[in-house]
Amino acid sequence: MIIAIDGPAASGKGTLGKRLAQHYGYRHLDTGVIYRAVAKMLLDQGFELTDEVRAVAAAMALDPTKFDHPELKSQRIGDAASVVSAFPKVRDALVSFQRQFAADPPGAVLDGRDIGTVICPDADVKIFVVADPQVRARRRTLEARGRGEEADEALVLADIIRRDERDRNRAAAPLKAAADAHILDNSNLDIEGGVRAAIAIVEAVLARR
Ligand SMILES: Nc1ncnc2c1ncn2[C@@H]1O[C@H](COP(=O)(O)OP(=O)(O)OP(=O)(O)O)[C@@H](O)[C@H]1O
Ligand SMILES: Nc1ccn([C@@H]2O[C@H](COP(=O)(O)O)[C@@H](O)[C@H]2O)c(=O)n1
Repeated sequence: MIIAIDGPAASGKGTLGKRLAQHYGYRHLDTGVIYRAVAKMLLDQGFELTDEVRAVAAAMALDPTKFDHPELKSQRIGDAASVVSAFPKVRDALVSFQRQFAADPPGAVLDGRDIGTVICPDADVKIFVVADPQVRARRRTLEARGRGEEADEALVLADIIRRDERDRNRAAAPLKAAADAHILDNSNLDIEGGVRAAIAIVEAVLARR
């Protein structure tokens, strides 16, 4: 079984993806990390984020053993990722890695922006997670402060809005809900409530089979 989770920045996709994977005994891939890793590679090598040729080369040299680098979580790298992810050739270079991950048994949960629309259009269950931008900014700010980082909530909100706009308006695989996705608004839910709502969606889909 493949569960596809998409949604805007900091909507809780990764948290939900991890919990659903634990619940069903599946593997989980946070695909945002892939684009973050490509952006970090480019910046580390001193290249411009607008250098498409270097960005494609970085995507082709992707090293999944580096996906847990703490710097990948930073706002700077998240913003950079949304620049390089707009290049269609960068996205093309990353498709087979994601599809292979999705296909391996026993099942997989992938979260990102284009999982239900492009990477796994035949996913068994598609969930599009949303939350009010202010709520997302608040959560992300608390998360950063919890790591001991300084975070200005207004700047975090501006970053989220800028990134969502870029992701929604790019030509290649823009952020959008698949026609057959279930919308889950977790603005007024805590993590446990969001997980329960998502499991209810998955179970309802399975029961209809
Ligand atoms: N329902 C919820 N209630 C409260 N906090 C939540 C909820 N869901 C997620 N969070 C918190 O919000 C923050 C963002 O969640 P998460 O990292 O899962 O979002 P994301 O959509 O994967 O982000 P990104 O777009 O950066 O990949 C985290 O601190 C997480 O613990
Ligand atoms: N399937 C995806 C996943 C991510 N992106 C881009 O990467 C940026 C960072 O993603 P996070 O989920 O870690 O916030 C994001 O803003 C997108 O530009 C993508 O294009 N497709």
